[in-house]
Amino acid sequence: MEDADELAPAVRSILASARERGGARANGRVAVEPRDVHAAFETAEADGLVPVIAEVKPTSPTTEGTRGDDPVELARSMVAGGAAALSVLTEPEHFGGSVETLERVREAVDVPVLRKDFVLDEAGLDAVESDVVLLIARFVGDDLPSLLTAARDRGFQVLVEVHTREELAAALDAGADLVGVNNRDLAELVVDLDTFEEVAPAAPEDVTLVAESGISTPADVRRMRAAGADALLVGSAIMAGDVEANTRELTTAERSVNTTRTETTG
Ligand SMILES: O=C(O)c1ccccc1NCC(=O)[C@H](O)[C@H](O)COP(=O)(O)O
Repeated sequence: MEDADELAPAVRSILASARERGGARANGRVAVEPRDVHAAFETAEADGLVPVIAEVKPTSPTTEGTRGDDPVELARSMVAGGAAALSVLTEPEHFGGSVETLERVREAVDVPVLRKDFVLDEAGLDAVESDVVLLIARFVGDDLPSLLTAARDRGFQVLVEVHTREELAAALDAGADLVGVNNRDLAELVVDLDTFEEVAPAAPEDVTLVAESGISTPADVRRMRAAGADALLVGSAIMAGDVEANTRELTTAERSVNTTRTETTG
C-alpha cells in the first residue's frame, strides 16, 4: 500500500477504522452462491438499458448530511428505475453503512449486490455474504493477487478498483476480469471523468470495465460509455432526490438525447 501521508485525511481515517473493525464474523468463513453480475449487465443491454450499479450511499466524506430513508426502499426504487445491480456501503463510520443493511437489501432484491467497503485483509472478506466484493488496488497493494484468490475461493465475484494505468496493470496481472476505474482520486478526493478516458484504453476487450464516481447526468453516462465503460457505478447523483427517477434517467441515457432534465435545463 502507498504512503498513508499521501492520502486525504478522511481516507486515512477510513483506513484506520477499517483496520480496527477487522472483519470476520462470528460464524467464520463465508461461502457465497453469487448472482452473476456479468449476466446482469448483459440482460440490461438486451433490454436497451445502460448497465448501472446503483449505490445505496447514506452519506460520505464528500456528501452533506445523511439520507435516513430505509435502505431497502431505496434499493427497491433503484431496481424499479432499471439498475442492473446494486452497491451497498457497509462502512459504518464515514458512509452510514452496515453489514445488516447489505443483508436486508440482498434479501429484498434479485439483482447482484456489491459490498462496498475497504477490505484490507482476508478476514475482511468474511464480514458478510454478497455477490461481488470490492478490492481497491491502491489500498491492498502487493496483497491483491492473494486477496483476489481468497475472495474467489469464497465464491465472490471481485470488482478490482484502480485509478491509474499502473494499478490497472497490477489488476490485470492479478487476473482481474471485472475492473472499476474510479474517477475519484482517493488522495485528494477530487473527481475527474478524464480519469476513465485515460485509463480505459489500456484494458483488454475481454475485461468488463466499470466507470466509477462523479457520473451525474445522461451526458456523463454517454461520455463514459463512449470511452469504453461496460457499466457505471453511481452513488451521489442517484441518492439526491427521487431515487427511482434518477436511476431511470441514467439507465435510459442512450435512448434519447434531447429530452433529459440536465440537457433541457442546461
Ligand atoms: O464518496 C466519497 O466521498 C468517498 C470518499 C472517500 C473514499 C471513497 C469515497 N467514495 C467511494 C466510492 O467509490 C463512491 O461511493 C462510488 O464510486 C460512487 O461515487 P459517486 O457516484 O460519485 O457518489
